[in-house]
Amino acid sequence: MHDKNGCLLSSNTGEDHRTNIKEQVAWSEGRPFGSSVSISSPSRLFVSLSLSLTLISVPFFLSFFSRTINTRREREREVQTPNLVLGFGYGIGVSMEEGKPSIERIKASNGLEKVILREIRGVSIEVYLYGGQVISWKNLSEELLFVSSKAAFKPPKPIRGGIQICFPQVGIHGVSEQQGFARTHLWKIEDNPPAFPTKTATKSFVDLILKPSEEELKNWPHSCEVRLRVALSPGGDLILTSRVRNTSTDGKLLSFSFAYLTYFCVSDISEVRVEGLETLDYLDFLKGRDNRFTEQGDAIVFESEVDKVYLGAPPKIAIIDHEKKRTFVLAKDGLPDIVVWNPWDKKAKAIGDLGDEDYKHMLCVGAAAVEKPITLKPGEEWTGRQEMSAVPSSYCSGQLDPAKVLQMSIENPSVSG
Ligand SMILES: O=P(O)(O)OC[C@H]1O[C@H](O)[C@H](O)[C@@H](O)[C@@H]1O
Repeated sequence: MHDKNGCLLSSNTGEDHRTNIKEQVAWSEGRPFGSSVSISSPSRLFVSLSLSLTLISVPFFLSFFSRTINTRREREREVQTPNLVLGFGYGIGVSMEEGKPSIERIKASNGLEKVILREIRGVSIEVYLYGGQVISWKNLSEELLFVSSKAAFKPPKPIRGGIQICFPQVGIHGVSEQQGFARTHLWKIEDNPPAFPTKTATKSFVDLILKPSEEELKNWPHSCEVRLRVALSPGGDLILTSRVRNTSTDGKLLSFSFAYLTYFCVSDISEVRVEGLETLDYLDFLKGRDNRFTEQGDAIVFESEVDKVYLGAPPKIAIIDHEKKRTFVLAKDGLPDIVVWNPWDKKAKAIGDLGDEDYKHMLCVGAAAVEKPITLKPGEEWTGRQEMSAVPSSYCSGQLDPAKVLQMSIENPSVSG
């Protein structure tokens, strides 16, 4: 179900909900509300017969429905696979009450497996094992990520929305498929990942791992392990940490590009401003891969199609939604660039899994390494991080001037995430 901005209200992506709504409508349409009926004698006999039948059948139906409901609940319980999960110590089936922290692994109605992390105050995230893709991020039960109303949840297609992991390639330039294969492959939950260099304070998380399949290695012959930790802070911040290790045994270098293509949900793209990218150099994919331009001094606004990569971006930028009075703060580490994409009206119509008007309610922005691919020697590991929070827009305009942010992060390294 989507709100008026096209953002998912429920991230069950689902058929279940739609079926329920249809059932409710059919039920209320079938009821003779307000009808006045005059009853003749034969009709009275008919009515009393019907009443008796109804009285006899009610207990039967009640027991039938209660059995159906119980069977359904049992089926739902079956798909909550045990032996998750890591951070937190909350295993499956523990504390599923509304508002209490929990972690569960379930099969969605579309047949794909997902992990749901919940914190207090309606804060939650949902991650699909397919693509290692975060598909929902809610704060106070409000959806913050955009998912297309036409998104296909059918492998091998990527899911249009949420946060796509683009690896080992970003965009169309490279030897792998467009945006790489990570978003169209099944990741696995990793119970005991190698220790992180710095300990994370956040306790609610899930660790995923992707190893290229035999099939993939034919197109892209590089041995590696790609890890992703998706973490949720009690305050609702979403933290993505990726690690890529070159596991080559024949001395081969591993070179790759990377992006967290994040579909932010916005009220109206014309009312959105991005701060922190002004004055930076950028590549404009609409004008050819290698053309370099310099952004003017003002914050970025949107009036037409945009497909850019800002180079050497500061550790924090802000996406300000004026209509919503909400600001997304995006902090990054290990990823020098920022991708910005909105297809606008014409391109949106040409994209099969995007609604014609969807472009108004989404903006893709994400930390990336595009201009200079990351190169690892055998045994080496790279770590990249993107941390996002949604705050009220009392955020000071101009606070994210790149020079000031850089200065702030030197004086206080914790602000750079
Ligand atoms: O349609 P997709 O493969 O998901 O790509 C969607 C968009 O993602 C990126 O931002 C690229 O720079 C764009 O060129 C591309 O159109």
